[in-house]
Amino acid sequence: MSNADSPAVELRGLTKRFGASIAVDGLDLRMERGSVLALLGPNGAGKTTTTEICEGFQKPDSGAVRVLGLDPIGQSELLRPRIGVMPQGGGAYPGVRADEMLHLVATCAAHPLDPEWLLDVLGLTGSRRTPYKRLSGGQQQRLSLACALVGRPELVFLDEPTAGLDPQARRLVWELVTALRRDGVGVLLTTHLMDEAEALADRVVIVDRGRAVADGTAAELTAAPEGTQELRFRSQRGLPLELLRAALPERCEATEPRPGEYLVRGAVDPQVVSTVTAFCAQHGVFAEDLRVGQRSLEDVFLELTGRELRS
Ligand SMILES: Nc1ncnc2c1ncn2[C@@H]1O[C@H](COP(=O)(O)OP(=O)(O)OP(=O)(O)O)[C@@H](O)[C@H]1O
Repeated sequence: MSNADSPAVELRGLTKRFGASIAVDGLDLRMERGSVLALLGPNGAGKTTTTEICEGFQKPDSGAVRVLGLDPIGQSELLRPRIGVMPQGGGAYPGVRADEMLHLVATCAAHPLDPEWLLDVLGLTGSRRTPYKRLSGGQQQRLSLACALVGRPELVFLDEPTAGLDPQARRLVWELVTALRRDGVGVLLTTHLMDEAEALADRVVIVDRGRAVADGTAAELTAAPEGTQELRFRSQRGLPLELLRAALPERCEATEPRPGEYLVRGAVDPQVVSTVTAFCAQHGVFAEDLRVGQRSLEDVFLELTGRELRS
């Protein structure tokens, strides 16, 4: 396969262990060029390890890795100028000023973007002379993003790019990712935020215990199985669901997946909606946020990866 035709990222059977624990467990993944792919997964699922292997910062134990058709370790000199990396938590020499750092990174690129323009776009002009250690967490995060983009990469790796950002800065990063995609730049991002994955990604891969457990567009992942609908509502915890079940048609199942959150799944029709609201009225409570239709990405995520906190 020629370099120009190869996918942005292709992983086959990727495996990485740290001592006795397995961080990435035979992961297969393919990301097309110019697309935005979100890796979603609980803490410790192996997202950062996978990203770092793609960037050439970690060596896999086994499996095949190609990024823009290149081996990230064996051909790192060819690959590095073509990718942008925003690591989790940033990181820089503490005394370096924001503009110095960005100009320094720009000098390593053959055709960099104008660092001053990037500082402006990312709202950092006012802090340009501030030493890195005195920038706020959100400013450090935005500077780190600027450094990832200044070399005009074809593919950008963003590891939790909006973690710790305020809503305005988060919106700015979303707009930037959308603009990158429009310009044909591929973006592989890891995130814990379902709305971020839903808003930005062409494809979402849910990773759990080092394996891909779901892969598709957000719409595909949230689509209900053929012939079934879902009705969700919030109300007082611990309503007597056995009474609701008795009133519902046979092909509907009622559960309380989280305290105070109710789910009716099956052949949901207007009559079922009426049964649910009548049941709530009998118990003197409202059926709040009642909605019929698709599952949210968070529902799918929790169903696949479980509701228990990982140690
Ligand atoms: N350098 C390392 N040494 C030992 N164990 C590691 C190392 N890096 C990662 N791990 C372990 O590998 C597993 C996967 O970690 P990784 O950071 O890739 O997960 P993640 O999905 O990015 O998690 P988070 O969402 O918390 O950032 C975890 O169990 C972690 O403790």
